[in-house]
This record gives sequence, structure tokens and C-alpha cells, in this order.
Amino acid sequence: MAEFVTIKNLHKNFIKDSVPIKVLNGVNLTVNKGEIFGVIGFSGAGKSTLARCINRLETPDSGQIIVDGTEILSLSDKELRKKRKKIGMVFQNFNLFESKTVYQNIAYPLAIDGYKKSEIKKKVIEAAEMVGLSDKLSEYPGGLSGGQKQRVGIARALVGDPDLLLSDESTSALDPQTTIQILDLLKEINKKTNITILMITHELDAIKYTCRKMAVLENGEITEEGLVEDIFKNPTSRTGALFAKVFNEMQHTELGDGAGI
Ligand SMILES: Nc1ncnc2c1ncn2[C@@H]1O[C@H](COP(=O)(O)OP(=O)(O)OP(=O)(O)O)[C@@H](O)[C@H]1O
Repeated sequence: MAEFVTIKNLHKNFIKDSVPIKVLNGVNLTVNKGEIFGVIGFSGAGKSTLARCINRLETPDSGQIIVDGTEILSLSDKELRKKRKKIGMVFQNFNLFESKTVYQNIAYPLAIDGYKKSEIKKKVIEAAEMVGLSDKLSEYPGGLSGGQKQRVGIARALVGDPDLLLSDESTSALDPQTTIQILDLLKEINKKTNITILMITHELDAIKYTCRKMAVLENGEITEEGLVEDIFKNPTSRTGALFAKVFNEMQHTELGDGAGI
């Protein structure tokens, strides 16, 4: 399989109260074309920063990010605007415009990009159909469930036909049943379109359900990378071992067994 995203020695510091905080500390990562690849890490590990560096919502301090053969960090502003259209992103909190309808939310990236109305309509209808929201186009986000809101977020991310989707904790605000529906949707879209998906999450079960390969991010470094089943069976990093332990314990806990259930 061809490499689609290649990250080399990526560094990013933030300055907080005049003190630099190392957030990404030499990240190396390769994701192949058409994969759904999981990146797991505890809160504060640098997951969102990593995702935001890939589409340059954050500017890394050093390193390389190559997406589909393009070195992201050396693009001019104009080239970056063009490249970003090929990279969709979905967020934990959906980031929808509450005062716009579902149609207008999905249409937004095309509208600011100057597409013709007729073309916008065609693409929005297609995207809404793909996420199962054809009957909700005139509703407002306030009237939708969390799962439906995330479907709008996914349709908006896909409406411009990107070939990479960055999913930053896209199911973390959802209940388990809705999480599965959204993960099924991502799998279905991946199968249908061969879009490469980078799934960034702290939910190991979401990765287990969706991905074949994964990496563990710990204090801004990839400490482990490989097949999901191998990392579950035989984690070699501290964070990988902790996640696998918690997951396995949850699997073996009978309902009502634990205090407070
Ligand atoms: N714009 C910023 N300015 C200063 N510090 C930041 C900024 N963005 C992130 N950080 C810090 O960088 C660290 C990593 O944040 P990041 O959001 O990437 O982690 P994360 O793994 O996604 O965590 P979470 O799952 O809690 O969102 C945190 O300590 C955070 O406070």
C-alpha cells in the first residue's frame, strides 16, 4: 500500500506564561492510502495538536508532513488553501453553525469557495444522503441529536471530496450506541470512497472497532505503532499497556460487578 501521510520528526512547542511547553517532541508516523489509522493517547498527549498540524491549523516548529506527496509545511498560503480542500476534519463538539440549517452547514465550505448554487445543491444532497440526513436538510442543529449533529459534521467535512479525513475525538461526546453508528458510518465511507482516515481518540474500543493499525502518542512522542490486535495482546509502551489493561478489565467485568454500577 502506498504511503499517504508521512510525518517526520515533528516538533511543536506552545508558550504558556512565557514558558515553552513541548507538545510534539519528534513525532514520526506513516499512514497508508485508504487506511483507517488510529492514534491513541491520554488527555494532553498532543493528539489534537498533531491533527491540527497536519492541515496546518497549527504551525509546527520543525519537521515534515507529507500528504499525498505534498510537503504541507512548505506550501504558500494560496497553495495551502487549495490543499486544505483535500483534507476534511471532524471534531468532538461538532463545530456547527447553530443559526444555519443542516443544508447551509454542509454547504458552507463550498459556498466560501465560490461554487455555483446548482453545484452546491447537488453536492450537499449527495453528502446528506451518504450520512443518512436527507430528511433533515431544513432543520437547525439545535433540533438534532448528538449523532445527527456529528453526521452533519461528517457531511460538511466530505462535501468537497477530500482524500484525507482527520477525525479528532469525533465520537467522544456520544453515547456508546451512537458511537457505534458513527464508527460504522466512517467505515462505510472509507469502503465506498477509499478515503484515508486518521482517527485520533482516547477511546481504545473505538480504535479496536474501526482500525487495523494504530499508534500510541505519549508526551508528544509515538511510543508504539503496529497492528491493533498486536498492541492489544502485547503492548510495549507504558500508555499502550495502560489502555489495553483498562480495556481488558472492562471486557471481563460483569454487569453490576463494580461499585456504583
Ligand atoms: N494554543 C495553545 N496554547 C498553549 N498551549 C496549548 C495550546 N494548544 C494546546 N496546548 C497544550 O498542549 C498540550 C496538548 O494539547 P492537545 O489538545 O494537543 O492534547 P490532546 O492529547 O488532544 O488532549 P485532549 O484529549 O485533552 O484534547 C496541553 O498541555 C495543552 O494545554
